[in-house]
Amino acid sequence: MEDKDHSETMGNKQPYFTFGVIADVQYADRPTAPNCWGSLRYYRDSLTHFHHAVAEWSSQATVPNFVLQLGDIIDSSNKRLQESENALEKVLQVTEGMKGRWHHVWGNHELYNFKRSYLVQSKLNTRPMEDPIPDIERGEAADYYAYHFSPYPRFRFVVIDTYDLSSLGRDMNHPNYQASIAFVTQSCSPEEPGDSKARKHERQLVNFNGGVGKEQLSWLHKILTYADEQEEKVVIASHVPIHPNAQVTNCLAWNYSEILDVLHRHSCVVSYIAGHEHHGAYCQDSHGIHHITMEGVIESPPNTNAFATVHMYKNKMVLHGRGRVKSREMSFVQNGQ
Ligand SMILES: Nc1ccn([C@@H]2O[C@H](COP(=O)(O)O)[C@@H](O)[C@H]2O)c(=O)n1
Ligand SMILES: O=P(O)(O)OC[C@H](O)CO
Repeated sequence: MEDKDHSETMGNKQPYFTFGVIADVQYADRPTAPNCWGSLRYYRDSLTHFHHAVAEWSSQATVPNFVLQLGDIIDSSNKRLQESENALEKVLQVTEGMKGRWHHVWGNHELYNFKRSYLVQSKLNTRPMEDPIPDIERGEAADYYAYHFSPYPRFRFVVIDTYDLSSLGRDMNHPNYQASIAFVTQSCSPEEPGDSKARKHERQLVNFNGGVGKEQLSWLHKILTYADEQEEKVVIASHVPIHPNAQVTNCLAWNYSEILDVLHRHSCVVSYIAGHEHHGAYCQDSHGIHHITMEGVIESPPNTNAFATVHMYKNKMVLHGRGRVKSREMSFVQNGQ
């Protein structure tokens, strides 16, 4: 592979590649209103913000090679208003204003609006853009929405499904629905039978969060093993944060510690990017992984915004935030140093 980092050290700071990132557009054709926790949600302004983000990416000297859309592209209220398909059509039209590719993540609001079988057939399914790796197969019954792609030699992005374990979007007889019930029951059950005070307290086990099932974790482990062997750097993209310090309220994957354990077994992982927590957050964990939680477009007042352009280099990523998103430079401490 050509080592372009040479040009960086020579003062010509050309990134290897550039991508856009945006989360929680949560569009609905309804007036601004507070949510049940009191934060204002700007349902109509959100579409304008999305347009502005796409216009800015398109006009940049280097148009991003792709955009990570981190889920909740439309709001749950569309279901009640019987507007789910129209709202989806409107936001997808916005994405067509840009030449680069889009990689879509699924959040809880996709699952409030649509069944998984609908999403699979929709333009929100970007899994066909997977760069397959021979010998790494999914089980036949696997229907989690996860895939990986390599936008540049020695870099890989893995989209994971943090509602694989969830009561949302699945039929009650689906094995993962049953596994979800089992997971929640087990995690919340009394440690000693009959001792109701000894319940393990797992605040994150609520409907708007979800988790990653065993099969998907084992698939993820295989991809990351391959990436380690190839000396790749890996960015994971999903909807729900997995580090307690990368969220503010209670936006944490059900089995966040199991997911973190898988990532921590691999030196290739440099970053985990999520949405869901509209306040945004950031931390670097004990293994050097940069956990970036994007501010939500939906909670961005008029004349602000929340999106970013990220430049990727050999040993760092530089995130240029717009609106409520803070810019930051993040060095990689894993392989390649
Ligand atoms: N106790 C809480 C829990 C969550 N939030 C906020 O809700 C947002 C996620 O909910 P969605 O329905 O939009 O997915 C997120 O921004 C949390 O900060 C809260 O404020 N308080
Ligand atoms: O920051 P880390 O890498 O020690 O991970 C934190 C814990 O696993 C979360 O409870």
